[in-house]
This record gives sequence, C-alpha cells and structure tokens, in this order.
Amino acid sequence: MRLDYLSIFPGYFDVLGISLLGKAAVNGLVDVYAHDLRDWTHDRHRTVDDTPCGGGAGMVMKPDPWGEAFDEIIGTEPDPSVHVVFPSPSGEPFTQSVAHDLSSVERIVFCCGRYEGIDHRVIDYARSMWTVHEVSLGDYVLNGGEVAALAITEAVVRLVPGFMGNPQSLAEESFSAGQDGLLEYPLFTRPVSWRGLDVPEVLMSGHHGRIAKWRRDESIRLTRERRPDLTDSDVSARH
Ligand SMILES: Nc1ncccc1[N+](=O)[O-]
Repeated sequence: MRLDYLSIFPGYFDVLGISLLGKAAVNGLVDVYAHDLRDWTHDRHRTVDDTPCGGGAGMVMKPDPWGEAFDEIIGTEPDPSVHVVFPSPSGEPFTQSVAHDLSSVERIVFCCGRYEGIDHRVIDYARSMWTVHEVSLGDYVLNGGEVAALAITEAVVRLVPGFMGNPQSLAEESFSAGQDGLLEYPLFTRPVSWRGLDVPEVLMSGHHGRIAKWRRDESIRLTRERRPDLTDSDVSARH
C-alpha cells in the first residue's frame, strides 16, 4: 500500500516512522511519502491561499498548487483505483467500515486542507479522476486535516493483512463485525488485586461460557449507557 500526504506541514507525517507504522514501512507493507504543497507554487512567498470569492472571513486554499501536485504525484489520467481522502468537518463520518474498505486498496492520497478549506473545484476535479472520500472524524473543528489524516492512517493500516502480529486481536475490538457494533467489554490483567480493586471473579473462574456471557453483558451495558445511538432496536432486541 502506498500512502501519500499533501500538506503545507509535511513534518506532521514524520511520526509515521515510529512504532507499528514504522515497522510496517520497514517490512514493505506500506510506503509513505509526505509532500509540501508549497513545492507546487511559483511565487516568492510560495502562496497557497487567497480570499474567498463571495466574501467572508479567512482564506481559501488556491486550486492551482493542488492541481500541479496531483499531476506530478498521481498523474494526469483517471484511475479509480487511486483513493483520494479529504479529511473535513463537512465530510461523511469516518467509521471502522470505511477503514476496512480502505485497508484493501493499493494507494491512498491524503489531501490535508488548512485555513478555511480547499477551493471546491479541487475536490470536484479529484472526483472526476479518482475515487474520493470526504470524511470527518467527528463534530469538532481542527486547524487542518493533518491530525485527521494520521488518525485515518492508523485506523486503516492496522487492518492491512500482515500488519498486526495477531489478527485475532482485531476480531474482538469495539466496532468490529464480531462485536455486533457493541463497545468492547472492560479488560483486566494481573495482579488480581490492585489498590483494593479486584479483577471480576468470573474472569478468574476458567469457565469459558460464563466468561463469554459476562463479557457480552458488559458490552451491552456499556453500549446502552454510552452509545444508545449504536443500540438500534433489533440489536437491543437480540441482546
Ligand atoms: N474535524 C476536522 N476539522 C478539520 C479538518 C478535518 C476534520 N476531520 O474531522 O476530518
């Protein structure tokens, strides 16, 4: 999998050399390339923004540098196998399902906007050429798309076959298919007693059926308490 990042702060992506992502890069599972959008400007100030047409506060990212960067990094021919991700608060929700879909593609280009955003024609042009995902991590506003691109990268790359040492650990996570969309149950390890707090006895019983039931019940309880939006009618009826 090749990952490209287009940003005026490419240094954000130095962190991708650390930990598991670093290992994935080393063993060839992912190839990471960060690009400075200003490399595709031609004026002395390396300008990437301008005032919004129609007025309004703030600045908008000019389309020209993006277009020239696309030409060089991706190419000038349409190719739906290239996935272009625009992290944006006005995007569609980024979910584990989207992460799964992206984990099997060969190439992802992250376009990290700053200021008030990117001239919309950049996104329209990208849609005419590649497969575009305008996605949001949540209902809050970051200063740019870089942190979101890092979060999306981590969610996607950890699902790439061969990335995680133990694929089974993926099966029991929150939001994975195996959990029926329920939140993960509470986890414990040794010592059994810690500062007057004990591991639930059932987990030390060795009785796999009872342990599985306890975990399921806890997942249901937590999901009902914290994420009623996830317990739609038939899911709750099933539990
Ligand atoms: N929330 C966001 N704010 C700015 C840029 C991107 C964002 N996002 O969620 O992808």
